[in-house]
Amino acid sequence: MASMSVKHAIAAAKKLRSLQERFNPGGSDIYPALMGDEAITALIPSGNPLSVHILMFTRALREQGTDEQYEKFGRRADNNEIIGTFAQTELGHGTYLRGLEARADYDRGTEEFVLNTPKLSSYKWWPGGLGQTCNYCIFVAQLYIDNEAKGMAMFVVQIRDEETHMPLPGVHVGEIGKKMGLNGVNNGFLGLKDYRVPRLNMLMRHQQVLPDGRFVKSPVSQVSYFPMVFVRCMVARQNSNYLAQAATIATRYSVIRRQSPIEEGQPEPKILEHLTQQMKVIPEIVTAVVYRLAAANLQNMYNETAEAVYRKDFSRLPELHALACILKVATSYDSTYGIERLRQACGGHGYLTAGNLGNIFAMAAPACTYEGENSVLYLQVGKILMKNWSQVLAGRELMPSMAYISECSKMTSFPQWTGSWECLLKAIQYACVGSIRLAFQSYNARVQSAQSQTAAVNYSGLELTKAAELHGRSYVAGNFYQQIVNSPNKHQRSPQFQKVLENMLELHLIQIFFRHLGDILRFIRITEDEISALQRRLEEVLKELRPDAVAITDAFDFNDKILSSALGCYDGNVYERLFEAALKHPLNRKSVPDFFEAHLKPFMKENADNAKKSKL
Ligand SMILES: CCCCCCCCCCCCCCCCC/C=C/C(=O)SCCNC(=O)CCNC(=O)[C@H](O)C(C)(C)COP(=O)(O)OP(=O)(O)OC[C@H]1O[C@@H](n2cnc3c(N)ncnc32)[C@H](O)[C@@H]1OP(=O)(O)O
Ligand SMILES: Cc1cc2nc3c(=O)[nH]c(=O)nc-3n(C[C@H](O)[C@H](O)[C@H](O)COP(=O)(O)OP(=O)(O)OC[C@H]3O[C@@H](n4cnc5c(N)ncnc54)[C@H](O)[C@@H]3O)c2cc1C
Repeated sequence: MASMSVKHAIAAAKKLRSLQERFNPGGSDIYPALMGDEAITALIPSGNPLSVHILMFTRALREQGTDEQYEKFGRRADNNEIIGTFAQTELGHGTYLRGLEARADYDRGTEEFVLNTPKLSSYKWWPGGLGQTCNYCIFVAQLYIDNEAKGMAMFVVQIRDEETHMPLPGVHVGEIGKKMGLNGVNNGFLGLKDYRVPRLNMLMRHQQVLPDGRFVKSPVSQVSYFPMVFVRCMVARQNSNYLAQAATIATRYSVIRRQSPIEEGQPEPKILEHLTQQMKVIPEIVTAVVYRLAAANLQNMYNETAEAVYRKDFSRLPELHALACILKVATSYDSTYGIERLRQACGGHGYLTAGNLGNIFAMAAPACTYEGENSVLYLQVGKILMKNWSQVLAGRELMPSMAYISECSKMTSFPQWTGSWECLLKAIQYACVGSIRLAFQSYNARVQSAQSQTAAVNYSGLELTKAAELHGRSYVAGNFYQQIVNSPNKHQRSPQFQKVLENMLELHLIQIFFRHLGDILRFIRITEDEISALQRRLEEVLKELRPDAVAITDAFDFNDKILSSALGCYDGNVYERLFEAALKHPLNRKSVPDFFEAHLKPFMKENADNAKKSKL
């Protein structure tokens, strides 16, 4: 599996390289175009052992290294002459970066760094491709000068000989073992013992160690987190793709499979005629569209911020960090939930490997963990919301993506309920701001009672998480509303297409409303009649979108090779493909399985003999 994955990954990397040379060498907006061509995902269903090389190793060299360091290492990495990974997480630490144990001690006598993973828990553990594929890595370590800690730093470290691929002296490297998916990625471990690298192997665009050992601190320490921000942006796009693939499979199967008459005496309908099946499938189609649009927005913001950071303008980093966190969390949580819901919507056949829904789930699910575990990133956003609420109380302006918080904070009560899209969107935003206000009261009370900020964050964690989740909902729903209702290219859409988009907006807003009804009712008075009216609208819009479900998922444009699913094949020959897949199973090569003579027959015979004896 690993070698097949590497073979396909090399083909994908060659394609990426040619795209980059054609479009924008080294630019960041190449990836969505690449991922628009889902061959990457389909060709490598067990995961891409080069994705961290491409997404993090090459970018860290470009964004964290000096121009000279890029010339020495980055160009070769971009050209795939060397293959690297991003080795930050350790066996003992992943979230708490200040707790990382790997260390880099500066030796001014030789102008080198001595790299060590002092304990087993200090071993790098998880980096993609580290086990077998990579011969280099970005090694993230605590920098020490004269045994004084200076914070985290990144080092270019060669771990294998470029000719023989043998691990170099002082390097202990290997594969960490089987995972629930992505088993073609060879996530690895790495231990270093007194491993020396030249001073110029420390990436020094933002912070430097001078030959005499003087340390020049980064103007903004958070810029060292930038490689993670990029992948969080990519995860938002990638996981919306996974959900779109699963939605395509489940939709196509739901218009092939017939089961259970709706009216007595009537023929069995397509299962998508059942309202409850529509409620399982159609909202996931819409969620995939909603997140694909939000991820595209985020990607544009990343590109703008990356250019600004290159000009040493760090002003947009906090907003990008907040949005990258919230979208990475929301997309990975909702896509993972949605893919499982779609699997269940396909009955028993959804559980077959031939349906591919399990593998899509296994590809999507780890995104809730890597690049910052979701609950931790929610707390990150919760902290940022607390800072911004302090700004609101001080009458200061907020970052654009949080402007609605200022607006809602000025409302003494929620306006008359109308049930319009604007009303539904404002209700979600208003509930978010209400949650932020309550979280701030708890958090601030703790800080005022002399609790540290870290402790106050922990003890207010449930309210901070709720506020962060509702902020994510507000941002995503607001973005979708703008794209459908106020988009500058709205007039270029046919009336029919605009109507489909508006139906998707209606469904998304009502679905989010019902998902957070409890949170909303905490701050807004809504009558039973008003809620029942929304229930009717939900049923109505599902019915309206039913005829468009196949067309919308066809528009995702995944071919059969990408979907790799007997349930989602374009020609609809599900049963033939399921049976074809079944007959290919190794157990069907012989009529009598080997285990019959070896195990089953003796077992049954022994039981029969015992039964006879007991009768005597
Ligand atoms: C061949 C072709 C292939 C092409 C690709 C095609 C397919 C594309 C697929 C795309 C997706 C798939 C990718 C799969 C690969 C997965 C690779 C995975 C890699 C990893 O997992 S790398 C390791 C990730 N680890 C983490 O994310 C660690 C999480 N922890 C943290 O981020 C931090 O420890 C922390 C933030 C949780 C806590 O930090 P700390 O306690 O030290 O301090 P504070 O919380 O107080 O933060 C200090 C201030 O810094 C700000 N901050 C924090 N983070 C950032 C950031 N990232 N950017 C900017 N600012 C940041 C805080 O807000 C604080 O600010 P303040 O003003 O001081 O309050
Ligand atoms: C498929 C995959 C690929 C990966 N690829 C890479 C890679 O290429 N490079 C790399 O460096 N790493 C990689 N990682 C590692 C990944 O970044 C870490 O797993 C992630 O950062 C979480 O760290 P951890 O696993 O040590 O969990 P921990 O940090 O130990 O957290 C465990 C749990 O504790 C809780 N928790 C932790 N901190 C807090 C907190 N502050 N507040 C509240 N609760 C908390 C959360 O519930 C969390 O889930 C990968 C992981 C996976 C699964």
